[in-house]
Amino acid sequence: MMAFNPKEFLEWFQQAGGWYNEEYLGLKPFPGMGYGATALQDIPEDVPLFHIPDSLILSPYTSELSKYLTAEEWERVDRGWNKIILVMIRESGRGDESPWSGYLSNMPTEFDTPMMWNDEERKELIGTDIEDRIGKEDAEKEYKENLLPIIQAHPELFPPSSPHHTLDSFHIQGSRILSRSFTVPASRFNASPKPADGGDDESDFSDDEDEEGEETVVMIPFADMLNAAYQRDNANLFTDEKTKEKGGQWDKRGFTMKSTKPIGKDEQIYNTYASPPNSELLRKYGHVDVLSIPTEQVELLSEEEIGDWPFGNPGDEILIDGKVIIESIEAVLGKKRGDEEKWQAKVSKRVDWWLEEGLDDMFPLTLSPGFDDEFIAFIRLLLYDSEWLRAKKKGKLPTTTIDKDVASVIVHAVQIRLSKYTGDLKSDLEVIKSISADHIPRPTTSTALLEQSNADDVKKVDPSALRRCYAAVVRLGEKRILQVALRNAEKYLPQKRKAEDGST
Ligand SMILES: C[S@@+](CC[C@H](N)C(=O)[O-])C[C@H]1O[C@@H](n2cnc3c(N)ncnc32)[C@H](O)[C@@H]1O
Repeated sequence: MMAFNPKEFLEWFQQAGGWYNEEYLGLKPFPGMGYGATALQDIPEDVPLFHIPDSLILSPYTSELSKYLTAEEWERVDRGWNKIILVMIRESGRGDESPWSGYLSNMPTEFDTPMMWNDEERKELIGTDIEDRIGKEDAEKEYKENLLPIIQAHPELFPPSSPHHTLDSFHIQGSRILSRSFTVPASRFNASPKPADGGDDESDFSDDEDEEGEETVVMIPFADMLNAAYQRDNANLFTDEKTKEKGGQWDKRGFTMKSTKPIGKDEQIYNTYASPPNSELLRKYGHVDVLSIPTEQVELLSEEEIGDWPFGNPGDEILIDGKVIIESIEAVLGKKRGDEEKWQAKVSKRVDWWLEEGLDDMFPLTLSPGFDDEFIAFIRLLLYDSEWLRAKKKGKLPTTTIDKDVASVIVHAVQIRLSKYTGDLKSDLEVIKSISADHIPRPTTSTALLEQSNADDVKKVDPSALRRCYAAVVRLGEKRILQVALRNAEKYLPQKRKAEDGST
């Protein structure tokens, strides 16, 4: 994991045409985070920190690989991330001859993303939003069916003895892309129009969207050296900044990382990964955010749910699948047992309408006292014929009133999700507390201490124990949200109301 050599990387970066602000920015290890950027002195807002010219971006457009393949072969890898993976495999295999040698040789080869977990470790994710989203089998199928035939057909490009195109290397490149890539408009590489990169919608921490909509996944050296944490970002990547007058030293088209807030000396320089929930952080980046939960969220939790550990990701969420809602409605109304075919047809029609309206059928629950309007509207659309007729006739979404039937559906859906986990909330807390605080950057250490401590001093933790702990943090966050949702929904049930009113 720590194969990174900052001196070597920075020398390569400068020689290859990159620029960075040596006065302001250094690279160093941070406990539990790998390497990251640090402020060498106070940095004002809006200062360029480094600049990457387009030519230094590693992509299917900047690498020459396509020149050596036939049009049919290049077309064959035009699916998902295949092109960029093949390019990374090829450029890694070229060693010092590759223009990206100092970049690729300094990239991580070990990851804590679930894609790299063994079967036992993956069991820890049962019940969570990640469980069905790892995609390892699909990725391996892609490798065998579409990449390997091209690799084998070109021993001059991919020598059979090279270690860079094995299945393991394929996974390493995939994990690098998952945790470090950016999505940029394909048009900046003068790409001729063609279908979008396809399939995988991994939008990452890029802040840019092409008006035409065609985007491409690329690797941007240096920009991927910044860590991120929930709402701690103090820098961001900008496109084509002409800021020579503000201290930049470049004149080429490219990407510029700039401070977006004043940053104190010795503080870590953070980019944003768009503040995803812990399940998504773990799936893509192999870590979780563990911060103090704001008071208004803590107040929603019972003592048992806090468990003396008021930490987590304040931006956590859990997605309730529309299919779980349908299952809950069937259970609450007992419809399916009545006339199954008619019921199925009715539900399909309504769900199709919902999707055709461009609405999503995955509904986020968060650690908050209410529910999303669309979540309630979806339930009402399926529950009530009157809502469906109105929606169909007037094109209007159902109302968002929570009555006892809607509440019963929510309660049932939440119970379905809760029943999928293998352990309870208490056991999650025990796992989390068994790991030393040094390994999960926690807010119990003051920020200054955390930034200044030396990662080399941190004793190595068993990677499997760390993964178990990360999974427990995800489970705990999800279960807390589900428990709060359960209490919120139960308030609308008559027996609950009576109990709260004190009536018999
Ligand atoms: C874009 S890279 C950042 C550079 C990376 N730390 C390195 O050493 O190369 C993203 C990776 O950094 C680590 N990382 C970033 N932010 C983190 C955080 N808040 N806590 C723990 N690890 C973090 C994760 O391993 C993640 O996959």
